[in-house]
Amino acid sequence: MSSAIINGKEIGQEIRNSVAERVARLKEQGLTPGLAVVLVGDNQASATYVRNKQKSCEAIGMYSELIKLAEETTQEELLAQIELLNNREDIHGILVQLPLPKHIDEDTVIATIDVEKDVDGFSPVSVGKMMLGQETFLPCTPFGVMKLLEYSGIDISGKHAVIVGRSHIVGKPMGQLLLQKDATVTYTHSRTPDLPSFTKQADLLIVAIGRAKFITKEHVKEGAVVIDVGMNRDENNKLCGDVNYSEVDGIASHITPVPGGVGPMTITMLLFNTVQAAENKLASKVKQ
Ligand SMILES: Nc1nc2c(c(=O)[nH]1)N[C@@H](CN(C=O)c1ccc(C(=O)N[C@@H](CCC(=O)O)C(=O)O)cc1)CN2
Repeated sequence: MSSAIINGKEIGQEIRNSVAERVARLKEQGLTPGLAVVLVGDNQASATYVRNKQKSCEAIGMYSELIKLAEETTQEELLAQIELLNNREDIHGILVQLPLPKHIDEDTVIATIDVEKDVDGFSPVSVGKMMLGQETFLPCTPFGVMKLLEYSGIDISGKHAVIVGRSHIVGKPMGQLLLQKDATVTYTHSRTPDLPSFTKQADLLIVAIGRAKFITKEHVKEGAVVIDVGMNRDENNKLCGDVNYSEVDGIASHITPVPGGVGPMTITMLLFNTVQAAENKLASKVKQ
């Protein structure tokens, strides 16, 4: 029997509909949520993601602005742009599309974004708050995975979650969010010896290692929930995940497809965070 598909497009749309209602309520109160997207250089994939983010904002009535900078932009020029956006009343969320060109230090740039507008949840203050379980913007991809699990009725408490990958934007925060929901979490990565001995123990297997079709049937326990965060091109230039879907299908109880699984949730949670930032702003104005 095939595994149940966790459909990120459908779940994402349901969440976007409720975000759209929140946007409409804010507009009635004279505030249009605004997102600034900063794109540096000519990375084609980044340009596509940014376009999709802008279209998604417009579809739910939010304002979005693209700040497109040349590849040779200096770090100082980029930081100056962010300071301008930090001070703008009409901009509630700021995101700098990653990766940045090599001559720019990502950590410095991200740390410059006002934490109240850090809708990617990447700044050191946002990450620290997340670690402490305090209210903050959660990074969109792991936040989206948590929503996929919630909407699919998958219990996390007491489950063994194995994360494959330890990036700052997915693997590390993913484990933290699952831990907060009482999962037992194991982190694995490219230097983990005998990976299948770990992944085979997973009730919940989250894969974000960035290698096409890397996870095969030998890695997966019967009945596991498999979440594929990967986004790669296969030998035929076709979009594929980090999981070999056809091998794992039927072994996993549930699985996310690529495309149409985690990807759409990343943009959905960006919209969610931006509307939250605008609501926070309105609430702070009312208090004054
Ligand atoms: N500042 C950020 N930079 C990057 C992030 C991020 O969250 N913030 N994440 C990734 C890229 N990304 C968003 O920026 C992203 C990747 C993929 C998708 C998506 O919807 N994928 C679709 C397939 C799209 C296609 O056909 O090419 C899917 O999986 O169905 C959305 C967002 C790195 N940079």
